[in-house]
Amino acid sequence: MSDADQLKALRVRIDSLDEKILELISDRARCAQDVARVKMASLPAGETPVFYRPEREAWVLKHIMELNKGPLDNEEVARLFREIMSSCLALEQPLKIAYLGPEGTFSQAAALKHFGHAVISQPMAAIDEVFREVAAGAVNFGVVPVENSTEGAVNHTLDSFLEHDMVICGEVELRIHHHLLVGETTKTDRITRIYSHAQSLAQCRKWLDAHYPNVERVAVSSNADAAKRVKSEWNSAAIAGDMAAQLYGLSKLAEKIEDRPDNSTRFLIIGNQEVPPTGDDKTSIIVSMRNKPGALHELLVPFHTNGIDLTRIETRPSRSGKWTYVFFIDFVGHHQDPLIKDVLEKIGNEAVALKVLGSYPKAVL
Ligand SMILES: C=C(O[C@@H]1C=C(C(=O)O)C=C[C@H]1O)C(=O)O
Repeated sequence: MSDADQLKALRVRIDSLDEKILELISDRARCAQDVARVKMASLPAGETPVFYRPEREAWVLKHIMELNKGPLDNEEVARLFREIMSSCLALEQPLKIAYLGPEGTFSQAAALKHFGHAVISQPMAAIDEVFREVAAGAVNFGVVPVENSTEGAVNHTLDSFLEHDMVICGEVELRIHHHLLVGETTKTDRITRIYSHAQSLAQCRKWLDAHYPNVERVAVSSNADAAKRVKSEWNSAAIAGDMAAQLYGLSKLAEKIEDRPDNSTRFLIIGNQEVPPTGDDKTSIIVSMRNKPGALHELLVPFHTNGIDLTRIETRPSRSGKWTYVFFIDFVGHHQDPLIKDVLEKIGNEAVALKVLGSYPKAVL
């Protein structure tokens, strides 16, 4: 067979496989519609059904990754199924998601990574607004950054948890790549100002010291805002990610300029919905202890003696008294697990206040 004939035969085969895939996806979508009908039917009058089930979605993605034999790698296959599930869920109910805007931020990228693209995503001007929008029921969920592997905690998010009653329903981790972006009219040899969010400027500090030591660094409210500004200024550049570059039509003067190649940010999904255990969960709590010597030790002992894996501990001023503090703690397990219940009870007995912010499936993607 000639090359042209081989190619033709392969394309015929791909067309026929696509037809089968389409048939299967449509079957799956009809199943999701049936699920919605069952959810509606089994509900007492007046109550709204819970369409989105993060614990089930985590299971589906893990199951697919276990079955996968290649040639596509696990992450790629999971990403495809993430989008299929997103479209199926949108048939049941399109989710409304608030994120820290404007459009083009890493928070939006995190929201789409977690929920897929078949959602209605709504940019908010500040982290606190994301919390308020979820609390008011104007959106189903919110996506907020909580920690960066280079720069540490996002304090605005931690403080917002002290002010709002919110359930953490999930987490998502995003590899953060920063680029130096310029517009069509930028004179690249005469840059006097570089705009970005303070976190991003900090994540690229060494690179900036080496390449633009004398250029003014201007912190603005988001990377997307930085990208927007350079469009109208011939002597400035922005540090932002791919989404912002595309959205504002900027080109990359330098790529992947973050100081640490593994630079990642962890985001939390906030909502009003308790998530049942999956067997591979994390829990986040806020605790305040009496202001006495050994208080932190006392708090940590029950975790240690029960062999519970702490993944993070953060301290913030409590806001209710000078020099009093609250601890934000993340650990492996679900608050309904008997062992975790026991530990929480022990801590609760010693603490001034203990609040479980939520138990949720560990990030799959
Ligand atoms: C279909 C369901 O509803 C939603 C859609 C899912 C899917 O497409 O697999 C999974 C969980 C839910 O978010 C379900 O609850 O099983």
